[in-house]
This record gives sequence, structure tokens and C-alpha cells, in this order.
Amino acid sequence: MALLDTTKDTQGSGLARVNPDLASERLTASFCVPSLTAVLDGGAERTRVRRAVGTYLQGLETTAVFDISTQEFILNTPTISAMKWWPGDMGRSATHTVVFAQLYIHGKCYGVHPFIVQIRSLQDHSPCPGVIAGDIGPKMNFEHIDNGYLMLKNVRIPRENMLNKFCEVQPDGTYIRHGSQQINYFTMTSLRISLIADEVILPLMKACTIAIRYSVVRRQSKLKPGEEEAKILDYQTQQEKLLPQLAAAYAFHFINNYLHELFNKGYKEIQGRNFALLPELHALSSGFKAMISQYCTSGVDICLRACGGHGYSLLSGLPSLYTKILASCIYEGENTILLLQTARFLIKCFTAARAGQPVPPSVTYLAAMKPRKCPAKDKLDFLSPDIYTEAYQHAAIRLISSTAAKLQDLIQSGAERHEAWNQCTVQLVQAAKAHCHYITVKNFVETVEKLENTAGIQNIMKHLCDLFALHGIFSNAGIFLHDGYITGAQMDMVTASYLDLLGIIRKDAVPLVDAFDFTDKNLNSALGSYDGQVYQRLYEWAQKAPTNKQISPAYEKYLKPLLHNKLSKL
Ligand SMILES: CCCCCCCCCCCCC/C=C/C(=O)SCCNC(=O)CCNC(=O)[C@H](O)C(C)(C)COP(=O)(O)OP(=O)(O)OC[C@H]1O[C@@H](n2cnc3c(N)ncnc32)[C@H](O)[C@@H]1OP(=O)(O)O
Ligand SMILES: Cc1cc2nc3c(=O)[nH]c(=O)nc-3n(C[C@H](O)[C@H](O)[C@H](O)COP(=O)(O)OP(=O)(O)OC[C@H]3O[C@@H](n4cnc5c(N)ncnc54)[C@H](O)[C@@H]3O)c2cc1C
Repeated sequence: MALLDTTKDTQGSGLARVNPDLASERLTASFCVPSLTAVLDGGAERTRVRRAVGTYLQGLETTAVFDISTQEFILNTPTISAMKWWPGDMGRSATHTVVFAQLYIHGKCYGVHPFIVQIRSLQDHSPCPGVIAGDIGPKMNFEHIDNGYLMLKNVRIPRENMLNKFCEVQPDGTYIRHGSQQINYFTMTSLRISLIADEVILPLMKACTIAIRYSVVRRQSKLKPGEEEAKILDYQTQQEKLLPQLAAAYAFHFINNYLHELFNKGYKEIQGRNFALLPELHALSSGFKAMISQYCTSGVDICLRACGGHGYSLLSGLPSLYTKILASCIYEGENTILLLQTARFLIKCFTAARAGQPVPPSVTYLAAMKPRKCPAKDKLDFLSPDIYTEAYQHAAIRLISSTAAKLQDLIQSGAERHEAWNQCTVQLVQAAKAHCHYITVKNFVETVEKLENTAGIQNIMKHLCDLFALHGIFSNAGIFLHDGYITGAQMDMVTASYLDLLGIIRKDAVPLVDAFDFTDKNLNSALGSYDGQVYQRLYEWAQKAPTNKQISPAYEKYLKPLLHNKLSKL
């Protein structure tokens, strides 16, 4: 049962448990969305309960003041700049929303808490008294969703509307918290993990399918004089654009499984009021949401450009994938902010690990003290997972430790902590990305080792894993060369192995995208259909454009007079 976005539950996502995390059983029962939907809005499918929060949660200005005399919270948004902007489905559809607001009891602020607020009448859908809500207007994509704005003026809600599984306001105004303050943010952790598969990895898989299928249909120029024009996927540069994206799609699919396992474990423990896993879960969900969305957005962009002019056509399906995935770098926590959250965790864990204290499993590697050199002797050594995984581990440790040292130096030389932190943020972001990249490579290697498929499939998965890892070293060479862990000569070996892999994976590229198993309808692309009938489909779909169904209206008004010499030649 979900208090959030009922339509998404049909996808079997973790969303079904988003709000029970925060809502007590009593509240969960009284705000069951299916019945809320049925009772309140005549069963209208679009009725939703939506969440309204801001970026800098501590700085939220909307307040919820407890009025002990009426047992209500009074909600106020003080200024137009404090107005909530963006929540999906809130502009025109939602009857209720979950508003995050600063809780005040007897004049004391207890921080940000979630409250269910009815925003529209259940009779005629007009805004409730004190509610100013509407649609935010045109966007880059998501035109089908009525993202909204919301301002509250002295809106009163019953005390029971505070989501109170972990924090509670009793009738006499006593505030009780069970567990950590951060548990109120758990909805975000849950959503960050839930959206990675469908909103981020899936668009990259679709883009790879379209671009790779198109690249074996499209012929352009000649590889060998005298032969027919070559399929563009046979050009090494085209392989270098697309095949690393394909490898990344698989890598992220596997890391998504890892995140879900971790989440399920953490979720169980949290239900038992053990919050120990929360910081690691927050750090990993933030870092991976940011790293994967950034990587996949750039991957979709590469796929689009790799299709040349046809990629730019909406009929390719690629522009809408791009404008959609781009938003995932912003919503549910803007990526830089999230990477800095991961970095904050890493710096703390690094300090603890170096002091011999226990740290969560994903960061035990930070205790390693081995400033070694890469032992690879020839290019084949770089196909050894131990060699490249260790290179990633080394790079992550170096970036984290050098940034921790810089932070420490700045503080020791008199800078205030927040100023020192700001001076280090570019490197902190780099360190957080390196950590996530390392975990992704390590997880890919471990997944391939555990695969129980046939040898042939294991083999191709190993190639993809090698490609993902070597692509990362090849395209971030500076990080690995910086302290001489990998030498210039070894970087040449990396390049050689990397380029060899492109040729090897080229042979299986089409089956590897077919394995994603998208239907033609699902892809909705004239370039990417299974049968490869690109040009016929482009032509047919272009015929359907309204502009091809009527004579140009400009003809009568402008072209005809011009062509019939009725306008001045000047
Ligand atoms: C298949 C299903 C798919 C489902 C998805 C469908 C998608 C449909 C299409 C897309 C729809 C888009 C929907 C979009 C929704 C939204 O965008 S909702 C709005 C999201 N908003 C945010 O994410 C806000 C981002 N801001 C924050 O998360 C926080 O404010 C912050 C920036 C991280 C806080 O920073 P800071 O000021 O440093 O922290 P404090 O508030 O003081 O917190 C201090 C400590 O708390 C730790 N912490 C922060 N967050 C969490 C957390 N979530 N969990 C656990 N711990 C957390 C933080 O690290 C600090 O810890 P210490 O270092 O120990 O002090
Ligand atoms: C398609 C879409 C759907 C959305 N849906 C919802 C929804 O359903 N519900 C909802 O509540 N919200 C929703 N949002 C809003 C979204 O959560 C926010 O836009 C997002 O969290 C970023 O916040 P912001 O817009 O305030 O950006 P800002 O925080 O203003 O970011 C702007 C820039 O400032 C930088 N910056 C900000 N703070 C710092 C810092 N401390 N350190 C360093 N750099 C910083 C950022 O890195 C960024 O470069 C949606 C947004 C989009 C695009």
C-alpha cells in the first residue's frame, strides 16, 4: 500500500513502501491511497498524493506550527521564493500532497517533517482554502505530467496528518522521536534507488539498441576501395562511441541489483528500528544516482549523435530519451549535491579507517596502505580483473586521501571548516565519482564470476566487463597516471587492449542489444526496429506528419504572389 503516486506501484517498484517508512500503521491505514482515490475522487485514476520538498531541506521555509488548542498544524509558506515548484501531478490533478515543513511546537523548531495536506476539494476539485496551486508551465519533457507549484496560507490540518512512524507529536505537544533525525529523509533514499533502473538505465539501453541496430543498417563511405559501402558500426570510431555505452548499460544493470540488495537489507533493519545501515545506504544511493544518471545521460547523447542527422529527428526516438534522462541528473537531488553527500561519508570513513576504527563494508578498502605500482607487463595483463580493479581502487584511495589531506591542511592553517570544505568540493566530487566507479567495476567482475550461464555467455560478459573497466581508464587517463601508478607505457597497453575489445564485441553487439528485449512499440523508433527497415519506416512515419497532409498555408499568402509576380521584386 502506498501513500505516494499510486500509478507507479503497478511497476512493482520499491515505492509501495516509501511512505509506510514514515507513516505509522494507524496513519497508513487511514490514508490508504486506493481507498483515498476511490472515496475522495470517485475512483479517478489520476488522483495522487504527492510530495513537496526543496533542495536544501534544512532551509525549508514552509512551517507547520502545532496549535494545541485545536490539535491541528497550521501550515504557511512565507514568501513567493519559498513556494514549492515542480512536484509531479500536483499542478492540476492531485487532491492531497505530502508537504515537508519545519515543525514548530510551543515556538521551538524541531526540523523538517512530512505532513499530508489536502489541496483540492473532493467535490469540485477547486483549491482548498489557503491553497495556491497550479501548473508550472512548459518544460523540456514530461509534458504529460502536470508538475505544479504550491503555496500554503494558514492551512490547517489535523495532528494525525503528520507522518509519524518515527517522530510523533502527542496531544499535549510532547515531541517524541524514535531513532535518527535522518529517517525523515528515507523516502528520498528509497526513490533514488527506485528510479535508477527505469528512469536512467532503461533509457540508455533503449538508446544503445536504437543506435547499434541503426549502425548495422546504415552504410556510409568505403572501408576498402572497390568494396560496397561499409556498415558504420565497422568503423573503429563508431565502435568506440557505442560499445562502451553498451558495456556501461550492463555494468549499471548489475550495480542496480547490488543497490537493491543493500536497500532490502537496510529496509528490514530500519523496520526493526536499527538505523546502522542508513549512512552507507544514503552515501551509496546518492553517489550511484548521481554517477549513473550523469554517465547514462552522456551515453544517450553519444548514441544520438552517433546516428548522424537521423538521430536528431524525433522519429529516431532519441531526442525524447535524451530530454527525459537529462532531468534525472536534477530531480531527486541534483547530482553535485548528491556526490558531495557521498564525499562527506567517504572523508569520515577514511579518517575512521586510518585510525583503525570499523567502517561499513563498501569502504573497508580505505584502510589499505599500499602505495604500489601497477604490475602489468603487457597488454594482456590488462584483461585481468585483478589488475584493473586494483587500479580503480588505487585511484579512489588516492583521490579520497589527497582531498582529506588538503581539507586537513586548510583547517590547520586557520580556515574555517565550511570554507575549507568549499575549497575542496571539486576534488571531493571527483573522489566520490572514483569511489562509485571502483565499486561498479568490482561488482561487475564479481557478477561475471558468479554467472551460471553457458561458457559463451560468460565469455562475452567478461569482454563487456573488461571493456567497461578499460574504457574508464582510457578516458580518465590523468587520474591513473597522476602518481605514476600506471606509467605512460602501461597506458599504451591499456589503449591496445581496449581497442582490441572493440573489434571483439562488435561481433556480438546486435545480440547484446536484442537481449534487452525491447519491443518495437516500446522503442518507438524508426531507426531501431528489430527488422532493420529503417528507411521504409522513416518514410512512412514522415508521411504522417500533419504538414504532409495539407498544402502549405504559406502558399496562398506568400509563395503564390511571389511566384505569380504580384509582389514587388524589391
Ligand atoms: C520504477 C519506479 C520509479 C520510481 C520513480 C519514478 C520516477 C518518475 C519520473 C521522475 C519523477 C521525478 C520525481 C522527482 C522528485 C523530486 O525531485 S522530489 C525532491 C527531491 N529533493 C531532494 O532530493 C533534495 C535534495 N536535498 C537533500 O537530500 C538534503 O537536503 C541534503 C542536500 C542531502 C542535505 O544536506 P545537508 O544540509 O548537509 O544535510 P542535513 O539536512 O543537515 O543532514 C545532515 C546529515 O544527514 C545526512 N543525510 C542527508 N540526507 C540523508 C538521507 N536521505 N538519508 C540518510 N542520511 C541523510 C547527511 O549526510 C548528514 O549526515 P552527517 O554527515 O552524519 O551529519
Ligand atoms: C522533471 C523534474 C521533476 C521534479 N519533480 C519533483 C517532485 O515531484 N517533487 C519535488 O519536490 N521536486 C521535484 N523536482 C524538483 C527537484 O527536486 C529540484 O529541482 C532538484 O532537487 C534541484 O534543486 P534546485 O532546482 O533547487 O536546484 P539548485 O539547488 O538551485 O541547484 C542549482 C545549482 O546550484 C548548485 N548548488 C546548490 N547547492 C549547492 C551546494 N550546497 N554546494 C554546491 N553546489 C550547490 C547545484 O549543484 C546546481 O548546479 C523536479 C524537478 C524536475 C526537473
